[in-house]
Amino acid sequence: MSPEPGYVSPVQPLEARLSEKNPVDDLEEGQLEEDQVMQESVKEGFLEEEQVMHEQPMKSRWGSPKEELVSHADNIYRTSRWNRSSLTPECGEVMVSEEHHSSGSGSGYHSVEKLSADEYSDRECCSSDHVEVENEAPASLDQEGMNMMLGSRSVNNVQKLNKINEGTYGIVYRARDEKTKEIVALKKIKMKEDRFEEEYGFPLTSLREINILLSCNHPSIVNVREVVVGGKNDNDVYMVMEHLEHDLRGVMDTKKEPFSTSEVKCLMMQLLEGLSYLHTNWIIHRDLKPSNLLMNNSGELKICDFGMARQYGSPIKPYTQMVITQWYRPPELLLGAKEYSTAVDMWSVGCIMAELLSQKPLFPGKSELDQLQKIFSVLGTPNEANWPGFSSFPNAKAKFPSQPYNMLRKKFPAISFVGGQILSERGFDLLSSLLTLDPEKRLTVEEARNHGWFHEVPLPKSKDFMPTYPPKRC
Ligand SMILES: Nc1ncnc2c1ncn2[C@@H]1O[C@H](COP(=O)(O)OP(=O)(O)OP(=O)(O)O)[C@@H](O)[C@H]1O
Repeated sequence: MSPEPGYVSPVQPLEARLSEKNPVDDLEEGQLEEDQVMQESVKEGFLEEEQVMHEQPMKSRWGSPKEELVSHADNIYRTSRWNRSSLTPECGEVMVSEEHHSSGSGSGYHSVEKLSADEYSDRECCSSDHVEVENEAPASLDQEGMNMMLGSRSVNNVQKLNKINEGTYGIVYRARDEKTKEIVALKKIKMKEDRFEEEYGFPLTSLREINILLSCNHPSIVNVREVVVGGKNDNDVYMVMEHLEHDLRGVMDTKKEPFSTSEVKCLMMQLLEGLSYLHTNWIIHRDLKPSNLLMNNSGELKICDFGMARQYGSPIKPYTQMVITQWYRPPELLLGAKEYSTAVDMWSVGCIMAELLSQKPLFPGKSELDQLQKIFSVLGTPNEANWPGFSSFPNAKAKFPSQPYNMLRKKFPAISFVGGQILSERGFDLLSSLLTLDPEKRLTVEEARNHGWFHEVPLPKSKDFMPTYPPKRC
């Protein structure tokens, strides 16, 4: 049954949440043990992540000692495991379930296991990354015994047509698969990212992205078909993905009019479905923003760029550098929270919904402080009464101008006399419930999916009737 608009499930007692069916149940053995360790630690009273890592030697998900990992990394170019067609649930893969569980974070409750806030903004790696890699690295690449150069196709089978975009971690090309003649997207993994890469030859961010993407299978998540190798140095690594003509950033930058309400609903539903799949499988994306939402001329929206994504049963590491845009970053992280949950993605979803409706970024901060000020000037300056624990955040000491009222409705009015975009009561309820300062009270992905706004007229537009946009990359 759909909850009432604005309904927020009460946070269950910890024991109750822990006793729910855990998606980890569906994961492979090594990982289960690792998560049990985490859960036990949580039961004990939210041990610091470092404590978990130091006092409870993490049983590797991959079951492989560190030395073995190093040899895996050394063998990355020699050993194949990255062909989707040959991907089977084996020790070493990130496991995701096809089924949407009725429990876990996707059920209306935020995760009990939270990630380090520092990690949120980190796309680089430092020494402690090696510990995480130990827990994420394949257990038995050598056992698999396939030579990567034999197992993976050469990039020569994929003809580059034009460069689509260059991100921090990869260069994305439009390309043609010579065998199938299909148009694909080819993401060349940028090297020289971190120390791990210097030592072992491969960037961790990309290793994680490949692992997660190859394991995901959902219509709202970009499909990575295979990994190919070759190129100038003979050891470049590329992801071959399905190609989508646009990303939401580009579409919004070129569109003259904002999306209609039914179009926003269609896009939001797809985004929430993809995110529900991720959260149900214990994955936090952590970098949701319009440029990471791909769109095609069949009205489909797909989440991409999983370089920041993590399975949140994993151990945590400190950060080295902030590199991602702040505009979609939630207040708890800006305030310096040390741990966080799936709620961080929901804040980003709120910012994206606002941008879809108005066609401009809601909080385009210029610095972290400016970002917080922009948020508080619209949503009201928080206090202990409306956000218990707020004053204990490291950055809460800053003097924020006092804004006692929530001004969001002014930006998204119910009536417009000049013919501008309007937002119904239910629509506003969804938006404001996503943009709730206290992450504990923020809407979860399941609550958002079931929100009454999607059931009132105008109903979400069918994908078939979504507008198309001229290709800009041919
Ligand atoms: N499968 C795809 N089809 C079409 N275009 C794509 C595809 N994947 C990525 N792109 C384009 O390339 C851009 C960069 O891709 P991606 O975000 O994966 O790279 P990145 O290096 O991780 O970027 P960032 O600097 O944002 O972290 C996207 O914003 C999108 O425009």
